[in-house]
Amino acid sequence: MRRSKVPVSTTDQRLLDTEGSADWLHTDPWRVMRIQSEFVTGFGALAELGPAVSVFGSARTRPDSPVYALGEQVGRALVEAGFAVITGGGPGAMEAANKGALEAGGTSVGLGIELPFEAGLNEHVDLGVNFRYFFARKTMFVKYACGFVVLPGGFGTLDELFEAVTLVQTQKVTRFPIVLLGSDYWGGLLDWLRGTAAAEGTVGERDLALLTLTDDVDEAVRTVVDDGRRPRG
Ligand SMILES: C/C(=C\CNc1ncnc2c1ncn2[C@@H]1O[C@H](COP(=O)(O)O)[C@@H](O)[C@H]1O)CO
Repeated sequence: MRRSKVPVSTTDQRLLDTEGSADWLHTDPWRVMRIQSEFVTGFGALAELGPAVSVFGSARTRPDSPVYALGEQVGRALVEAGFAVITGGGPGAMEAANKGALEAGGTSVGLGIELPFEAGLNEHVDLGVNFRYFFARKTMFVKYACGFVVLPGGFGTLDELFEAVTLVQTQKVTRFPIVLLGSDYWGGLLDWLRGTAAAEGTVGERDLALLTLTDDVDEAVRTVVDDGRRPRG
């Protein structure tokens, strides 16, 4: 750099001078280091997890609800089929799946997210990692799972579901079964995808087959096991 572009201080001065503003901590280059550290921490924590399935669902599901019981069942059944269970580590359906997994003697993983109203990881998580960034956390859900089981949920669950379908549709991931558990809840969405989106041509008919809808926990687990083995055509 020359003339007016020459900085008024050197990099070493900025490193060694202790006085001054801490604003730099909140700049994008510094954020990149934090983002990187989230990936390093996540990869390190999960590298030896073994076969796992990510289970999603509403943070608002109440412990006395049928969906909570379904979440417990699916957590338990996945462990009995040899999988670790990964959730968002929060309350509701996430907690239910972690509880089922833990009670069945399996590995119960919670990938928490920093939120303004965060309550911390639920008590049924035995391997937990906390993230600041949704996108780093979402990479872990896909990278360390061989399928998704999706319980009834809201925007967070829909985001996770549609990200997974998009990754499969665009072949960013292969052999990735996605099971929607609860036909009363998810049936309307599938009807809309078929009757409106596919009918308009914005979604391919073939891509609808990426989603399996069931009420049966055993079928959900079987789909994850069988689909994971089947070669993609
Ligand atoms: C709403 C409340 C707490 C939220 N706490 C969460 N902790 C961890 N993960 C969460 C939380 N909220 C959303 N998520 C992620 O999105 C999915 C659920 O979102 P939905 O909108 O509730 O469907 C879930 O799978 C998580 O990955 C206080 O009760």
